[in-house]
Amino acid sequence: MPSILYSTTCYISNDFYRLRIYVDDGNNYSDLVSPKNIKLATDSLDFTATSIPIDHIKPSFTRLNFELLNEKKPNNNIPTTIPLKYLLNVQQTTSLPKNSYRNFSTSLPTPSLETSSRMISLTSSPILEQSEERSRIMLTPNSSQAMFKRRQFSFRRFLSSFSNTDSDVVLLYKTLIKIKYIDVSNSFQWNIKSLELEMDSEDIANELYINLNSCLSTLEQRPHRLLAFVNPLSGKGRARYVYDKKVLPVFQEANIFVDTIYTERANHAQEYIVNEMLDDYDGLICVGGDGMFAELCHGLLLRTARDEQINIDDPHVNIIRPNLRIGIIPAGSTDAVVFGTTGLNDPITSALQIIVGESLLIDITTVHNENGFVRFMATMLAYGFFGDIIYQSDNWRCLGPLRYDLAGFCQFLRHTSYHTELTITLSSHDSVEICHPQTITSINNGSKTSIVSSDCQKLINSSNSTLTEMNSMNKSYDIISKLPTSNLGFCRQNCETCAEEKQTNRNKDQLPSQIKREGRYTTINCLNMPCRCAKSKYGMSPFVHLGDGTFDLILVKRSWRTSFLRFLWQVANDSRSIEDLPNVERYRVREVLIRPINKGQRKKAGNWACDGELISGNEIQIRVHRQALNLFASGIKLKEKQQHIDSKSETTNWFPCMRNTKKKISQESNS
Ligand SMILES: Nc1ncnc2c1ncn2[C@@H]1O[C@H](COP(=O)(O)OP(=O)(O)OP(=O)(O)O)[C@@H](O)[C@H]1O
Repeated sequence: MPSILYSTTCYISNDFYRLRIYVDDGNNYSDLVSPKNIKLATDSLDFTATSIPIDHIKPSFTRLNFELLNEKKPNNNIPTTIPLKYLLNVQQTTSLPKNSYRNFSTSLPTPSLETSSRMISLTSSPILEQSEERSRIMLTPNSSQAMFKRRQFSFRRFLSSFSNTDSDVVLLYKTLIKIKYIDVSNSFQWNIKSLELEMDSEDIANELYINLNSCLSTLEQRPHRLLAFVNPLSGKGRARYVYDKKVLPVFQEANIFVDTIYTERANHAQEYIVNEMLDDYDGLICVGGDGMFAELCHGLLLRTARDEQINIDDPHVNIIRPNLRIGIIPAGSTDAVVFGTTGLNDPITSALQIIVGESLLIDITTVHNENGFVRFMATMLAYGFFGDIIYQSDNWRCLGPLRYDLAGFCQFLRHTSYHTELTITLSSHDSVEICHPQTITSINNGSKTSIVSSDCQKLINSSNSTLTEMNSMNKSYDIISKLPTSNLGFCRQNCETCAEEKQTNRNKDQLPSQIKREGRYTTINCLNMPCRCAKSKYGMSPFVHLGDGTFDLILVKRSWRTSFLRFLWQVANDSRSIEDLPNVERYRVREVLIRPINKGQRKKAGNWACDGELISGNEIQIRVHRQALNLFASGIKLKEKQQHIDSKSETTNWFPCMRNTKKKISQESNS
């Protein structure tokens, strides 16, 4: 049985409702709420108000419930339940009928707002004040006489709602509670909606207002003060517009204080984060694209490493997760991080997820070269084709985003490949779980780390790649886990794979399973995120998990141009079974050492790009750090049937938001 914390009646759009604040006690919560505080209204015309035991409220189980008391059809625009978590703000206002505004206004008292000491303080934003209807004023604790009349007529008003006839009551003051809440019924895109509750009296309105704000103050995961970095040049210069006009008003509505820094140069944000005091903030906001996010991510991780006196030049270093969370307001050209963490690049959805205090732990990889630390990687590291595109396009900056397409086309015509050796540390436990049972042959007395798939064995034999065991006990075992698509699931909200802490513990005594690969590769890519964007519906690696302590390694061997074109086509349209291409291998790994082999002076090595930035090095070591960064994001919410994709021939668009992506981006830029 749910525990009712507060119950009252109100009108919404002329219909009579009972509003209850209740705690869903499916989680043995009832014992926390003292019975004397729980009282349920029995008479629908009466109201029962009890004080909420504020110290006992468990926000995640607390909800607002609206029950229609008229014998009418329910209004679909009125939600039955609003979880407390999604309540944005509560305002108390008094409204006059428009016609009578002038007559009444002269007798109105000076606006003021009384708040309880235990409430969060509500300061109306200037923007809100401007947008309010002129006929609204803030309610004073001293009731006007009109309120008294209002109470007398409430019963008539109730009757009129049955008969649908207007009564003279509507000419009186309305005591309103305006609730703004977040509508998450569309699993991807979050929206702000509002409800106007017309209360029977000022006292009830006051009580509801105080109680709702008391409940709101229990939402501890919500940030109160944020520091935002806006790159005015991101995404054709639309970041400032997106932030000033769309996002800042939403933060103000949620009573979140935001300090803003408009960056003046590259690395401005990173330097600020590393050197300035951040103690006053609950989180950092990045308004821009992936490059801007990488700056914030670097700044925060470098600062934490410095504070903890960690030597990040050591390739075996374990980095420490910063205390602050980062929120991303997408305003860049690609926005792969936001696509990967929220499902779409909608600034309002991202802002709302920050306000609610959603939390998503993501893996970060460290990138070292022969001289020491190079970068942290959040999305993708590329060697060869994609690195060369970044290198080439850097010289064509004057062409804008078109430079990437042009550089890509030139690079495709060049069709370069690079002789490279890789030492790959596989995610051994994952490889066991992910491979098809019928294709797995255990060759080492059932040891979980000693498996080889027959398909993969063929692959080894037919290629010129070398497979070397790296067991310090000198036992011979071979492991290959070219990931088959079957049984793979998308990383999603509350992902079980990412939550499985035990996996690491269970394997901690086992030696990492390593393999060596050598050959000519057109491109080598390490992906920490799927890297979905407007140009790639599923991203290059749709099934990579954001926080499971692994990343995907995709090797594309030298092949005919047509085969490489097919790879590119699949990356753009449907990469879910990309490893089925004969020239593509995909591994789930924890660490990889990539060493280009330059035979002869003339042969030029390929270019490296990490999170869209060029990096240098003769050899690069990439190592994952599980859940090293906390983001303000919810993860991607998928419907039940979307969570496992079994059929490779499946053509359904599992990410409906992607259909609108291009349109959305172009709309954004137009505006
Ligand atoms: N004021 C500035 N002037 C010039 N460069 C800046 C400024 N502020 C930030 N930068 C740099 O601009 C680079 C690109 O910015 P950002 O990622 O926000 O936009 P984008 O390139 O349009 O988007 P995406 O990375 O998603 O394609 C970042 O690496 C950042 O270091």
